[in-house]
Amino acid sequence: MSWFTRGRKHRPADPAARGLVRAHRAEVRLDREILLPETSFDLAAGRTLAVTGPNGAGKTTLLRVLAGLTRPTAGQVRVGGLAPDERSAGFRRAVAALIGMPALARNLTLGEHLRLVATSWGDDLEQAGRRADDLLDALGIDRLVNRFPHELSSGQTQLFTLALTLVRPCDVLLLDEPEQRLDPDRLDLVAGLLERLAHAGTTVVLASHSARLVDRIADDRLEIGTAS
Ligand SMILES: Nc1ncnc2c1ncn2[C@@H]1O[C@H](COP(=O)(O)OP(=O)(O)OP(=O)(O)O)[C@@H](O)[C@H]1O
Repeated sequence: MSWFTRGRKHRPADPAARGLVRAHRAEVRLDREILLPETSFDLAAGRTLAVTGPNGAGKTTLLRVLAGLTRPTAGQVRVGGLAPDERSAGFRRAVAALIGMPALARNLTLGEHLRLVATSWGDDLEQAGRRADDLLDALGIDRLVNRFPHELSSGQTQLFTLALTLVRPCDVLLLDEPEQRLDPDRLDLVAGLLERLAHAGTTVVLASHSARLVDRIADDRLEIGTAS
């Protein structure tokens, strides 16, 4: 069993099970501004959906809606049958998201951040330490375990925030442009990790401008319309 499934239950991929993540005519408007044009999709458990489209098309807004950070002003969204709601413990348990920069503590090292999050989701200290080490290793930043967040390059920060998102269990993973600031080798490491998560049953929705990443990992694609 590999690091990301060890000791955790994951929903097995079932191509016949439709609709773990669904949007039906979901839209976000703010006054006259359209942040997300009307969008519908139906993503089965264990599949990876790549959301593409030009700058300003609404990709981040769609992820924010799925994460419960923004309410759709029209239409309906369901994740595991639940309306996205950050205040719901069941929803928080099901969904992990990396949308923008997460809050980081200046006085905690990378290893301490990862162990803190892993233990907060049920690992004991030994499991949390192993999981943190394995993740940092898989992302090629294991030698940075004792650094502080402000001592990282921008690409290293991107890898670390991915690790921080992946160190907790989830059924659904939402990622906004995980390729940002990564060189081709590190992008391949991230693609490999996401493939392994998908094979273990995690459902992934990612917004991306990287054809390399999308071609490698996407089962399904959703193109959001042209920016206004
Ligand atoms: N808080 C806000 N108030 C008003 N308009 C907003 C707000 N946030 C986003 N928008 C607008 O909503 C639209 C969609 O933005 P969004 O960030 O979802 O696009 P995106 O597809 O993720 O773009 P990019 O590829 O540049 O990251 C854009 O036109 C943006 O200017």
